[in-house]
Amino acid sequence: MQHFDLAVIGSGSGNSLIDERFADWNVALIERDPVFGGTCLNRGCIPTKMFVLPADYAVSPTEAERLGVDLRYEGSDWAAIRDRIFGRIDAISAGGLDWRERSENVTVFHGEASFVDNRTLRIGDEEISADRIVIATGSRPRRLDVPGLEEVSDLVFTSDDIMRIDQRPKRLVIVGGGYIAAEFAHIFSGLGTEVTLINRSDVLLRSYDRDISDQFQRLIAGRVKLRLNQKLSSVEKDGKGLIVVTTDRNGIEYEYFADAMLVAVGRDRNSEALNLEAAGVDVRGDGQIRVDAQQRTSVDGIWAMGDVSSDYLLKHVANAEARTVQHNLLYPDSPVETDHRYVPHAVFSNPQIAAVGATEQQLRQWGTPYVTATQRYADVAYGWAMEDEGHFVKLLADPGSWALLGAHIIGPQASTLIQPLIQAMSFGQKVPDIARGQYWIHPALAEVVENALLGLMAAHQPAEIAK
Ligand SMILES: Cc1cc2nc3c(=O)[nH]c(=O)nc-3n(C[C@H](O)[C@H](O)[C@H](O)COP(=O)(O)OP(=O)(O)OC[C@H]3O[C@@H](n4cnc5c(N)ncnc54)[C@H](O)[C@@H]3O)c2cc1C
Ligand SMILES: NC(=O)c1ccc[n+]([C@@H]2O[C@H](COP(=O)([O-])OP(=O)(O)OC[C@H]3O[C@@H](n4cnc5c(N)ncnc54)[C@H](O)[C@@H]3O)[C@@H](O)[C@H]2O)c1
Repeated sequence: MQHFDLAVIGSGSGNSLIDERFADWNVALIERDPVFGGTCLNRGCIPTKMFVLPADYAVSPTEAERLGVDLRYEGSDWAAIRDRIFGRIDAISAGGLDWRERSENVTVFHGEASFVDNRTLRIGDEEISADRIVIATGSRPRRLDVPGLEEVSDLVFTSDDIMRIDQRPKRLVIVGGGYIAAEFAHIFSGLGTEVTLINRSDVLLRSYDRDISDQFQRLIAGRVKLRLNQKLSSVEKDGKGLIVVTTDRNGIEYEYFADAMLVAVGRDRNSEALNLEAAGVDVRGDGQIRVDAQQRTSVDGIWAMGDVSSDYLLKHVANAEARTVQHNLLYPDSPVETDHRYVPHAVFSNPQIAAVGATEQQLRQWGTPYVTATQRYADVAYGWAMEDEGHFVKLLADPGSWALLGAHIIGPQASTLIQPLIQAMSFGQKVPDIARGQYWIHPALAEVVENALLGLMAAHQPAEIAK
């Protein structure tokens, strides 16, 4: 049996922790997917955002019209966009595998890893042992359990495969109301597909501040048919080969006809194939591996990171956790912890959304005192230039300490505009310092953030600031 200093299961964020500092470690890297590099690169963050941008261009005539510019969207070449995107991604993935396979100290195993005991892994017919094991096995699209699904499986897609389809569907039904539903609703409707989004609850993007999700719903409803509070009861094919999606709302049945259906109802963690019982690794009922802040599992010498163990299914969090594991492997006598205090997140739909910290609903629920201000894009100089409609920044702060408690943005460049607020929260900067302790370039769009901060202060000025 081959023995290693370190075995890493999963070639996504797990792969990136094996840097040059491990040059004198004998490392095994195990990947079960024929495609190397994990979700973000191959079927997640990166290709989706590469599709979002063409969709942004396709919807831009509406915005240009407000400015007196006559643009026309005359269609797009789906196959060309797809081939351009995956032409880059597939090459990066293949190059990454090739590079790893040529590394002197890393052996790549192709196959599914499962534990035999707390230091031994089985991969197919082979067994290997390692002094330390990192589980970075990620997550996969959750399956939908609905009668008839087997018979229409050729028309049913997830985020794993819809980006590679041959033809953009004329009509698409999206099931779900989270990140993936919101991003693909924009991609497909932007490029010209008639999209119907079916959600079982009455709120889209329910983890976001309610003002933000309500506004997202209002704006996206102009481009996508929203069907809320509807539960799928069955799917079938009609005589013309279309998928017929039947739903139920308060006992009333509805039918939708489409060329394809995208299932976006959440993700399940990849832990069951690992035979964790054999190693004694503690796992929650939903498959999330339990870790502490140092990314240690319940078993000494076994770490977990990324989607399989994190509370956040986000690449920047998986990367941060990978850095923690990396440090703790290299310097076991001075371990560090992952900082999960201010995890930001963004939805790359149109409108775009970004947020960090608490929502107003959470603060109310926790009984935390707060003050709030909302600044419309339309009321700052760059927003005038854009003739903006409907986008805003909402801030929440502690009225005593002036610490920011939450920041929520809906509108163009939201994911970029929010960065100084993430920084302020992470480094403990206070509202008056962020607002007035630095220059804000005039008349940049970032003034919408500056004005939101000033709005907080103006509306809720404590005595010491009023002086
Ligand atoms: C459509 C989509 C869009 C997204 N967009 C964003 C975004 O814009 N921003 C963002 O921050 N996040 C985004 N995410 C989330 C992000 O992709 C994930 O959080 C991140 O990729 C998780 O990385 P990971 O290393 O934990 O897992 P992965 O990258 O999934 O890697 C796990 C690897 O382990 C392999 N594996 C699993 N089990 C085994 C086993 N038993 N043996 C061997 N190998 C195994 C898998 O095949 C996989 O390659 C998106 C996700 C999706 C699906
Ligand atoms: N921009 C980003 O950072 C980004 C983009 C895409 C995905 N992601 C990550 O991937 C994760 C998965 O995305 P997602 O959109 O699949 O999940 P999600 O958790 O964001 O949303 C799932 C949605 O499906 C609905 N749902 C769940 N079960 C259902 C059922 N049986 N029938 C009908 N509806 C059902 C839920 O009500 C919810 O609206 C996200 O949580 C996010 O962390 C991030």
